[in-house]
Amino acid sequence: PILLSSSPPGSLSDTASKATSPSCVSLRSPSHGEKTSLYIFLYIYIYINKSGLVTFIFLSERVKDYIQAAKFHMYQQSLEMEEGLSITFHYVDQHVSQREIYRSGKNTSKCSDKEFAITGRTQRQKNLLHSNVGKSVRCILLLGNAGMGKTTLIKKLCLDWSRNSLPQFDFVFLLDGKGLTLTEPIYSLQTLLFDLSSVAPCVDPNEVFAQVLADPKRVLLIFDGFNELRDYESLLQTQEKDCFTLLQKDSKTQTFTVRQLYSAIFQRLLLPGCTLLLSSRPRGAASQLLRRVDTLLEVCGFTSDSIESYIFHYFTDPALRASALDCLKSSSYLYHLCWNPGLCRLACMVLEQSRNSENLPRTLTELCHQVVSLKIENKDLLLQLSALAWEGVKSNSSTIPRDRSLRVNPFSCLLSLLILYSSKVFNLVYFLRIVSDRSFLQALPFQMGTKWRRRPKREELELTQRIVVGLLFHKKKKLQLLHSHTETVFRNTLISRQGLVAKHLAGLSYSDLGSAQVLELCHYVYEASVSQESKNLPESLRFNGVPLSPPDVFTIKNALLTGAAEGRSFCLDFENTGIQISGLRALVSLNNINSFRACIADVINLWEQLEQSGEEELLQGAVSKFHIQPLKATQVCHIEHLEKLVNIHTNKSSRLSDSILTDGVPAVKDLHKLEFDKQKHKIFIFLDLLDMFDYNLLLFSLEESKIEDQGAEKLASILHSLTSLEVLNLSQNCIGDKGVKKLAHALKDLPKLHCLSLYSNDISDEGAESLAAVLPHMPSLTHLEMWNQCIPYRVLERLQRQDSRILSL
Ligand SMILES: Nc1ncnc2c1ncn2[C@@H]1O[C@H](COP(=O)(O)OP(=O)(O)OP(=O)(O)O)[C@@H](O)[C@H]1O
Repeated sequence: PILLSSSPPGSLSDTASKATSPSCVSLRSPSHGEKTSLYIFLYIYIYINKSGLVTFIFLSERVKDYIQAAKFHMYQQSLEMEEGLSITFHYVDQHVSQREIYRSGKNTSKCSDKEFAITGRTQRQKNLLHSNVGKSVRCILLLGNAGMGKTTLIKKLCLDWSRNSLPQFDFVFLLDGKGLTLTEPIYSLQTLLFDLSSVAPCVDPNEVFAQVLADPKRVLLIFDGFNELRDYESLLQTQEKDCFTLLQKDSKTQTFTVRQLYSAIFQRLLLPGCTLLLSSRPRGAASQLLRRVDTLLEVCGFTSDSIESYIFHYFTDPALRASALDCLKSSSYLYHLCWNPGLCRLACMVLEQSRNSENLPRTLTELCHQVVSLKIENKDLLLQLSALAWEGVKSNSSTIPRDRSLRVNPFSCLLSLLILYSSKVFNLVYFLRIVSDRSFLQALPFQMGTKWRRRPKREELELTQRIVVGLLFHKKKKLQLLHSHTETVFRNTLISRQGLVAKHLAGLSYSDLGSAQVLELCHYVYEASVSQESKNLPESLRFNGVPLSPPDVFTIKNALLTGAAEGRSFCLDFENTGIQISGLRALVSLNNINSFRACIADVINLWEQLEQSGEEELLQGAVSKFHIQPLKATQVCHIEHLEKLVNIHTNKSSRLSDSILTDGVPAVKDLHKLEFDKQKHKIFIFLDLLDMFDYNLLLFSLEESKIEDQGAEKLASILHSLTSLEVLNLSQNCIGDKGVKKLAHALKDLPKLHCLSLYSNDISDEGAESLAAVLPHMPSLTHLEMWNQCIPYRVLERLQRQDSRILSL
């Protein structure tokens, strides 16, 4: 009933995600008449119901009464977004988009973070949702960085269920990912659901539980916050045999740990057929969960409309509202930070106090600092919180321990802030006051000799480091609250640590930094507001595969402007970053950009916007500086985008004025290397496109795309136009003798071809002979790879003796 396609992760660019993902819709409650993507996924069962797959089970009056009580309880629990903010009044719709899950080879347990942050290098398999409809496994993973609104979205969902908006579920159980910290083996599935989840107290849990077991398809189980956990592998591995048998035999025995129960639920031993919704931050744990997940969603953050809407509801006084919005808009970085709803909330707290845009925070550090200063005046408490927060960062947890003697209750309104960003300030406070120079240095980013390059850094740690650097260079006067030293000791500590940081950053070797680290560095430099020269910044700034948020784009721009002031210019790569078109425009419009690459569809979109607004000079620059060489098309959408670009180049379809395109699109003319692999869809469109590259193409690679004989014949018919071709790779394509014979005939028309690969096709001795027969007509060829199981070894050996350019396995 619902056809879903998805945009590739990371290349979740504006256009790509909108064009390919009908699921990218506004997240309103269904009662508003529009279904959200999350709702769309959850509604699939309704469609299945209609086709009669679900048998109806009648509920007893007592169970019905319980469901009503549970809904009422859930309603009350979900009303408050956080202390003082009601969900019915302050909630703002957020976009949620679907991302694609890539699986690496057969061993999907090896899923790494890179696989949904896209690298395009690993073997992948498309995993469209519609292929899963009807299967018993239904598991949705909701991703979003800290503060992006996952918990809030889940609350909204629970609220909607309590108002009967999700009629396909009789039961919704909300469990906390942090429940895994409970290690005693004293739970059963029943106690997990009725004691540990947020449901109403149940008078007769046995009867209700029996109903839950009888029809798990009508159960939605939500696990919020899988950020804190380690050892996911054991959670997802098969249970020990004894435990397995016991769990299946009697799910009421109270001898299991929470981990065992969660594990059995994920592995569908318990409540098979129920719908699972998990939420997690993208870095770390989420990648390991991918193996059990069939749908991956991501909260997209606030747009400028959502920010306005948030302000509108936050400030009820119209005058205050208008001035808050004006102040926010005039404070560029703060405005960009509001893309994150949690930070938007912090910004509003500050805006409430400050009517003057001069005093508004200019950096993330200043924002967090101002919030802390507003909320905590007691230095002792601050110190205790700092120590706790730092402990949390070290132990990979952002939760404030519950059993602490520390009285945090009066500050419960601050807990959510602590768990979000302000905790980073507390960490720093701890740093400023206690930690030795050595530990301080160890906490700085980019420690040489560690594995930081390979592993994506935890968001928690990265933000801590960012703010550690930021606060050190913060205005000294403003740090009064954060220290208890004498003035002299404080000043000396500060100066010495500023020196350590500056030396550390200046000593970094940029060639050792990956794309994510270069971005981190841009943030450090911005937060610290140190006049870090850009001399170390590489001329070619590649962010490929690193998701770029609006605040990221802002700091990159800041770094590029510093470079401009020093007369430096840069080449930029924003492919697979999800950069917004407005961000792309802001960056490529700078004077010191030599060239750039980004999602083709986004760039075309940008061109059209510039054309419409009559910004001819900018358009000219955006057309001439754009390049796509070399192009590796790894997804169907890449081909569609390329087709669009080639059509503009050949003037077949374009809304751009002719004056801009008199010589076609330079990016197409300069494309010499084209690779396309592991996608058999759209292959013929792709081959048609080849015709238009005339004499420019030097390398053409079409691997593992199942083009078969038909594709080979098509290719053979256009090879004559690729007269510059030097390398042709057609390996692993199921081409048989018929196809290879046609190819062999056409290969003679490629005077410059020196490398031809046809290995692992279905060529037998007959096809091999025909290839060998054309070799004398191909003097430029130096290598031919054609081995496969169908060619008898003795035949291959004989052909190799005849012509040494035929390589052996
Ligand atoms: N859609 C929204 N409308 C209004 N405010 C929101 C929305 N989403 C989030 N917020 C605000 O941002 C704060 C943080 O959101 P939330 O706790 O849901 O983030 P999260 O993604 O679950 O973060 P974490 O990963 O740290 O748990 C909320 O307390 C709320 O004030």
